[in-house]
Amino acid sequence: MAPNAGLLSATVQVRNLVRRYDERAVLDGLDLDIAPGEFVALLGKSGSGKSTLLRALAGLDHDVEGSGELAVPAQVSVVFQDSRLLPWARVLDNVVLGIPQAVERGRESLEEVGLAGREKAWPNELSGGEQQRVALARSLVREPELLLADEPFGALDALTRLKMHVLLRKLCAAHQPAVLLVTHDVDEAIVLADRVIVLDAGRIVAEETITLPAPRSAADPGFAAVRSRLLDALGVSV
Ligand SMILES: Nc1ncnc2c1ncn2[C@@H]1O[C@H](COP(=O)(O)OP(=O)(O)OP(=O)(O)O)[C@@H](O)[C@H]1O
Repeated sequence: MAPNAGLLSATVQVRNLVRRYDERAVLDGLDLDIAPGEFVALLGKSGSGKSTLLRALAGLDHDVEGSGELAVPAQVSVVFQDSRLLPWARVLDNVVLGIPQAVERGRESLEEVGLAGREKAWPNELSGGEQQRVALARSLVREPELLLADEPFGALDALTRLKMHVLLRKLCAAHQPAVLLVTHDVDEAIVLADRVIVLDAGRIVAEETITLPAPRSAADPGFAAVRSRLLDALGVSV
């Protein structure tokens, strides 16, 4: 077997990643692997470097000083807290922006996210939750090997958020991208992820592999135990 054969099969490989703003290391020698199809949730206090890591993986930080090794696949999609839809383009045109040959797949993606029949709507005719569904369709129509999501449900009400959890689980089961989800919501991380990591001052300080059976319930004692350890790592005493 070739050396590092296991690592070479990872979808994401980060080694000793450093990112600095004004001399201050916001990511401070971070290592991370994400396996194909693995769903990793990233928790951390405000300012711990979560978005900085996501932007580095997305290749959106060319103007930022840093070092380290970073390997990501060619097909990466990113979903943000706001849907970032183009207001002057109809829903289907937003989904297939830049890939007009994918119109049929775009329609299928809209159907998958529960928006069949809304292809011709304008973004401002949709609710916040529906706009995030379009953003998910837009990311998945590109069949990414890696889906990066920065608090994608952070602006949604609690009920819509729960529905989006069910949807995201279904989409990930169907498309099997590796996922890195940044969230502030510990329960959301435990419900969705195969593995939860906690970032503090630019380093991973805790990691939990979630083996609870699906659908996961916060009422499960195992869930409460994981939550308690993660809150501890986040410096929150309950
Ligand atoms: N463009 C920038 N210029 C200078 N400092 C920055 C810049 N972007 C981020 N930072 C700093 O880097 C640190 C990490 O920011 P980052 O946005 O990655 O944190 P975060 O964990 O995502 O926080 P939050 O949960 O509040 O979104 C913060 O202290 C922030 O002020």
